[in-house]
Amino acid sequence: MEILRVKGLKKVYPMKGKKEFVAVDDVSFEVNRGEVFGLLGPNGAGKTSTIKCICGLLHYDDGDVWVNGYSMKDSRRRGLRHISAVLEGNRNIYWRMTVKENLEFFTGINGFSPSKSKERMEYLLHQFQLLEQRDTVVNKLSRGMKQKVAIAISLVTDKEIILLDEPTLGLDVGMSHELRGLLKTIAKEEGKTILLSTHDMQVVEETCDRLVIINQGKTIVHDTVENLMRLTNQHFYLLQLKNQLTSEIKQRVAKIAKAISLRNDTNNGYTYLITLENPNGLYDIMGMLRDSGAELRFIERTNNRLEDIFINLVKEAGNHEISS
Ligand SMILES: Nc1ncnc2c1ncn2[C@@H]1O[C@H](COP(=O)(O)OP(=O)(O)OP(=O)(O)O)[C@@H](O)[C@H]1O
Repeated sequence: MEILRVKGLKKVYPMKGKKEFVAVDDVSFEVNRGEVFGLLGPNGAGKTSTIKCICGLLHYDDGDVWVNGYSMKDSRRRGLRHISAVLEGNRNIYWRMTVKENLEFFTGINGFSPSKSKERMEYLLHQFQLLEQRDTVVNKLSRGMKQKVAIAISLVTDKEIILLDEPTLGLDVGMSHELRGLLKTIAKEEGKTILLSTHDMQVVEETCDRLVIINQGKTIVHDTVENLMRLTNQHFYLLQLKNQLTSEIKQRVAKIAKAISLRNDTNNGYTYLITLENPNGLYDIMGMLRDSGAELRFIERTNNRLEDIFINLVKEAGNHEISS
């Protein structure tokens, strides 16, 4: 059942002495209760602007947002009662207070009774593995820990919808893994609805049920993650060559392949990711490489990766600046 609806959202930034800038242009999607929904897009696509419009930090110029049925145009305060947001910079935390003081403060101002408040706080400290840090001043915590505290605080308010702008940005592999697990738990065990923006495809693959991809303010995909992985008719191959491909050969490969990009270069050679719509094109590419004298070391088929699908979709939508 739908809990959040965004319809025809438009956000325009006035530009001094220049033409106004349309950052969000007719974006529509709806999020169901209890689902984790991804908002994806390359840099500058309009993700943060969309989130800020939803949580009432920015006024929008057209369209509307409904939260639990309340139009944010007509019943903003009622809508806001159901939303909690963690934006870049974690401005929802008091940096000079300890983790426990922060949690106590926010449970207190949200009207929990002292016993309920204590119970909720203990649960969150335990769930977020913050028991050891409970008496540490937030300022002294690592970036990942601060992020966990910010998300824990967003939960003390017990609101149904949590908006997270880039929750894993800048976190190391371990902390990102831990946070992904937590997001799944929050949605499953607490029944929360999470809308998150991210560049991290692992977050999307592991946690999101559905997603929208926006590019230059416009929606280019609105689907389930599963469908996107399954229906995208693309085949991915890794080709390792002894030497780097010349731009001439790359151009010739690009006439057969949907995309070609250098994945990595190591002492062993240069590994390229090639995306094909018709797998038979691989033989033409191999023939072409052989004729040009390129030394092919191995070929390996790789699984559809959301990251490659995302990059290709955004390129197809006309944004050629994005790269892997
Ligand atoms: N206050 C503002 N005034 C003018 N332009 C703005 C303002 N805030 C954002 N923009 C522009 O709007 C566009 C969308 O920005 P937004 O931050 O929403 O994108 P994003 O998808 O979150 O990007 P990123 O992934 O880089 O954080 C960008 O081109 C940005 O420069």
